[in-house]
Amino acid sequence: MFGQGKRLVCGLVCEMEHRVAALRSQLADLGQEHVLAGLESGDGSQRESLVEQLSGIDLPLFRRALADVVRTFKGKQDRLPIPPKPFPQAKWEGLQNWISSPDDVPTGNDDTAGWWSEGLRLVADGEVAVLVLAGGQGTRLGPGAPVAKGMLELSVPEPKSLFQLQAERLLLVEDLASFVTGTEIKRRIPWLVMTSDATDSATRAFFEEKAFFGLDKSQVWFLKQSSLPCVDLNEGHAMLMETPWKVAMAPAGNGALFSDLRAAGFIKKLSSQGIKYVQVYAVDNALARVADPVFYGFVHEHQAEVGVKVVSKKNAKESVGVVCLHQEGNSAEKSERYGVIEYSEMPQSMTTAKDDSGELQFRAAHICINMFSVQYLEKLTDSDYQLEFHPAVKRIPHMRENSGTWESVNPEKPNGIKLEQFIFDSFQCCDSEKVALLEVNREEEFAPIKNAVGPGVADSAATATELLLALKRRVNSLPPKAGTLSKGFSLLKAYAGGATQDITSDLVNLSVE
Ligand SMILES: CC(=O)N[C@H]1[C@@H](OP(=O)(O)OP(=O)(O)OC[C@H]2O[C@@H](n3ccc(=O)[nH]c3=O)[C@H](O)[C@@H]2O)O[C@H](CO)[C@@H](O)[C@@H]1O
Repeated sequence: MFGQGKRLVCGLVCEMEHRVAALRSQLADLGQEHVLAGLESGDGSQRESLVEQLSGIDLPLFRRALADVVRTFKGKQDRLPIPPKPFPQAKWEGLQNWISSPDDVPTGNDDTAGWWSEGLRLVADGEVAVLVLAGGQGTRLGPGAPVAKGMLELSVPEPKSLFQLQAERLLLVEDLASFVTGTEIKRRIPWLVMTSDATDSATRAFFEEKAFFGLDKSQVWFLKQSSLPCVDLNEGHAMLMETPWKVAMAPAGNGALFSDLRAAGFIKKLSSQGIKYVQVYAVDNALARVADPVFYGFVHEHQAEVGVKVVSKKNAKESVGVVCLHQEGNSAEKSERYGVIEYSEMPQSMTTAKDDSGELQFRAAHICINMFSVQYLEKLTDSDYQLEFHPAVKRIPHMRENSGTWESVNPEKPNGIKLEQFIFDSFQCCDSEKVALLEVNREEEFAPIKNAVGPGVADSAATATELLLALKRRVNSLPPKAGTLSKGFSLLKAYAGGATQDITSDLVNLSVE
């Protein structure tokens, strides 16, 4: 008996030693062996947890990510071999604003009205889904912020979380589709919620606590995105340690969406359910039109694979990526591909460049509301195309081993790098004629929350609340419509105005003729 127990312990120890040896050689190959230092001092469970964590890291992916980032630091010219061109003026003028007045929408006379009805038909036929990018850590919001940005409450005027506002809009679109088509919709709109290690458990618990905001539990599909180790800024880019037994990790950027969707089997699931389009949006935009029928209809009518909402950039300093055209090939066979230059990577000369009319040359701002056809998602993830990794330079508190003792480092300045893929790099894989841009009204669709509230600070919960309340006031002041359209119009107003309590409760009393 005793002998068997001894053999078992020996077996476990030997297995652990084997795993450590295998990891040591893989890590040494990457110049990252230092992450095993904690094994010298940890107790059994600490050592085990470090080995467990390291075994779960996708080291080949880490190697590729690091190589991309090193190349970026070596010289930006590698990334942009031919300078990108601004989105052309002629095309810009052809972009459409929609719903400047919600009065336009149900009349059925112009493009917008057509897209609106077509979009609602797609909703009613169960051909659409929507996905919220909610894996970001929201560190810019400061220490008092919730773990997941979607849990952030705005006073509009009653307190509502971003997730709740979004769920309400989703429910309104379902009601609208059913109202307009006069039938029950074929399928509740699937709402894919992309979380990360940093936000997953808090987000799931929040949805449970709020009873899924009145949605069907089965229509919410959680997807936890992948994470990668953070590295320091110095040459060599050593992985940073959160504790002696834990590598500091960060979500791998919103572009991780594609491979993670595929790995979770969600692309197959979408396709097998007959879903054609997925609208993807950032969680931190208080005015995002969730499951926007106009956007579905617009992309469908243009037979596009990728749809991109843009607004005109406010000023040169605004922290937004801009849509541009990347030129490829030689002079004989030149082709152009849509892309986005992120604000953090845009050279000053391009940021401030003006055209002949005095407008910013690069001003088609990407607001992180995009559409992908499911066919395109299949094509992209079946291909060899790999989204590039970008360095996100951040302040990363960590622990460091110094002659056998561990000390905490709380840097004041950015000291580390998070390795991130960007969602918009997927546009470059799409033929340019299959990409459709829709210009939308910033006051109606773009209220980003990026920074902690403070005097004169842009893009905070306070500025977003103001924008939401201003839109509500505007939409609520529109004269009521009598007759058949009254209910549809009220639903529409509630949707356009951010699902106000007062309008939605009024709906109960509205009769449809
Ligand atoms: C890469 C990207 O899209 N950049 C856009 C983002 O910038 P910005 O720098 O604000 O990008 P964020 O890091 O806030 O990410 C945008 C969205 O992606 C989510 N997220 C981020 C990282 C991650 O690993 N996982 C994840 O889900 C965030 O939760 C957020 O919903 O919004 C701006 C508009 O406000 C755009 O002009 C930028 O072009």
